[in-house]
Amino acid sequence: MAKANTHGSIPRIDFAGIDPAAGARGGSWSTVRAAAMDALREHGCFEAVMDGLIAPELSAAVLGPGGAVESLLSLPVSTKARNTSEKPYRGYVGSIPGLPYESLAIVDPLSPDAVRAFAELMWPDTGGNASFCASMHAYAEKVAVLEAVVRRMVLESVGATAEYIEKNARATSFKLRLTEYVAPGTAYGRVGLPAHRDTSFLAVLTQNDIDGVEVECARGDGGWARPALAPGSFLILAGDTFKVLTNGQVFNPLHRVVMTGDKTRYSSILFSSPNDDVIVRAIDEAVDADHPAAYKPFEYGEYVVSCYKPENLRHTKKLEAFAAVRVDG
Ligand SMILES: O=C(O)CCC(=O)C(=O)O
Ligand SMILES: [Fe+2]
Repeated sequence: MAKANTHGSIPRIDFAGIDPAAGARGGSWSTVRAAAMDALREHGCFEAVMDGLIAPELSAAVLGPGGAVESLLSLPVSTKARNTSEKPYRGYVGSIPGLPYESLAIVDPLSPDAVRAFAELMWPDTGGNASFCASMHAYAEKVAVLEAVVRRMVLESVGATAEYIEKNARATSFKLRLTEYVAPGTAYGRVGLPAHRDTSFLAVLTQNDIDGVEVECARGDGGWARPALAPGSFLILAGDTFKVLTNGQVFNPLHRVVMTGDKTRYSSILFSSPNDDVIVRAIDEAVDADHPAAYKPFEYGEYVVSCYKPENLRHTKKLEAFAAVRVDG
């Protein structure tokens, strides 16, 4: 049973007026950047409102009743299990005793070919599923716009050069995780996904109209928040590697899913991460005599492999255990 101390709250930040193409030349960029960075320092997460980023029809086609995510998760387990990867957590996860969680991953969802290859595995008889591909790819592209804005804002805030930001963009990979949480049919909370921190840079989460995700606020001191994600809004969560890049300025919050009620929850999360061969280290501008590097450099792919070893899976301070120079949370 999950603890019921969901009294925390996280900021809601309006991205109205942000022009991704204009960046810092645009009107409200520096104000929104400051708010986003404050939230990521304090909580490692926030709710972003970006009305108009995703048309309501596209949202409905992806996460609405009978939409792309529901039709994918409704396939037989034997079909979904074809979504495999030699890397951990990049394929089908489900059928775990006691956990109402089932999930698939599209690696490289910004590539129409990758989405098509995924759909051909899932719907081989029809040569893929053209409407699934069209809506999933369009959706991933829109969510990626917001992800890129937030990533850029953070890197600018910690003093990264334009050259670094370019290089970071070229060495970033994406994964789209589509998940179903079966409703427990009771008012009592049932864990849908145990508390963990993400290994990624950022996660941008959307859902159908059922809440469930909970995040630990104020770097662990503020209880759990259970944000009610309004239409047009996104939960932004920072992961371990963003904490390393910013030398601890951005926090990597614990989060979990707790289900109640009798409606199935669907979520979509776009994760951004370094390419596997990238050496993750703090950017130079985030390190000085007063703020020595808190983590030893490591290869991202090796870190992920270590995180998903059975003995480490439930460890909630994986980054500290793997790479901390000094252990201070
Ligand atoms: O589906 C959700 O709401 C959260 C899932 C999550 O945290 C994850 O897949 O890392
Ligand atoms: Fe997560």
